[in-house]
Amino acid sequence: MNFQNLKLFLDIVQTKSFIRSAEKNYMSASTLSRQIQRMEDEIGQPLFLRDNRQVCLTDAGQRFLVFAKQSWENWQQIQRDLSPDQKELEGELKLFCSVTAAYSHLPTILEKFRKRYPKIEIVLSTGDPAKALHNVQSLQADISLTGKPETLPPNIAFHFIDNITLSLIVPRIACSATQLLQQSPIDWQNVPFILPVEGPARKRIDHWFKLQKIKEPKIYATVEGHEAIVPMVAVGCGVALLPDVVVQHSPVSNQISYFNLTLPIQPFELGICVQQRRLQEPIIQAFWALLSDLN
Ligand SMILES: CC(=O)[C@](C)(O)C(=O)O
Repeated sequence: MNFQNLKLFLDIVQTKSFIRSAEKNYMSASTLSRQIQRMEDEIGQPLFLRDNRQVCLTDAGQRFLVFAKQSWENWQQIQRDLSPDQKELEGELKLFCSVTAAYSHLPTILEKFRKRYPKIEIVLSTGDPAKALHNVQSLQADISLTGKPETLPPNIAFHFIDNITLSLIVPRIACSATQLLQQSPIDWQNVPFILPVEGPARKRIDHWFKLQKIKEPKIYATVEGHEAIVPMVAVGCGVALLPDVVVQHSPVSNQISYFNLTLPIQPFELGICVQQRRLQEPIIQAFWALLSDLN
């Protein structure tokens, strides 16, 4: 057993996918599978239950996970302690994300980073997540949290952190939108929608309109970012398809209802992006290395 194998095991647990872990480690899925097979042979028991769609830990895998996490952290710590050029990193890191991500996904990442690099100043700005990639490209941000676009620009490195599911939210109060949704069949063409201007969520919504055969949706308004859409739904302006995480963190989440969709809306991947060439810069490199330890 070597530390690199422990890391591969931890990556699979984190991404819940052999394919994604293989991509992340620049190897083929079959090579990764063989490495895990060898670990399982050494341990004498399977670590994962595999089927075509998902990867689950066995009981032995669960126990091994505790050991693997601890050993990997100890290994990282001793490497840092024994490193001859153990100068503490200093400087500034400009981060950009949505207001929601600043509540939901950023804190765990920043907590670890701050602990390890207390002298690096984090300069955080928040806004429309659709602008995240642009902000990294234009150097307004060093690093952004962003939904993965369908095609990632070749100069951008992307680290997956979570799958973002979306739901249809509707007002709780009686209004024209809720009336329309009570009819059967629903006349989707006339239901007023509040939409994000652009970005991965908007792409999923447009795709859903196509699947639902809504040629020209009735658009009440298009809005920058996602957060402001929730109160607009709450006061009865219309309905919206939004990332669940945005709704959960909204102060008016108790004033909206979820509406079950026959055709579900496709999730998108949330991750961290940075310009590939900037991964050589010490602070960015440190941030990136820490991401792969987040389990
Ligand atoms: C894209 C993104 O940052 C979120 C968390 O999904 C959002 O704010 O919508």
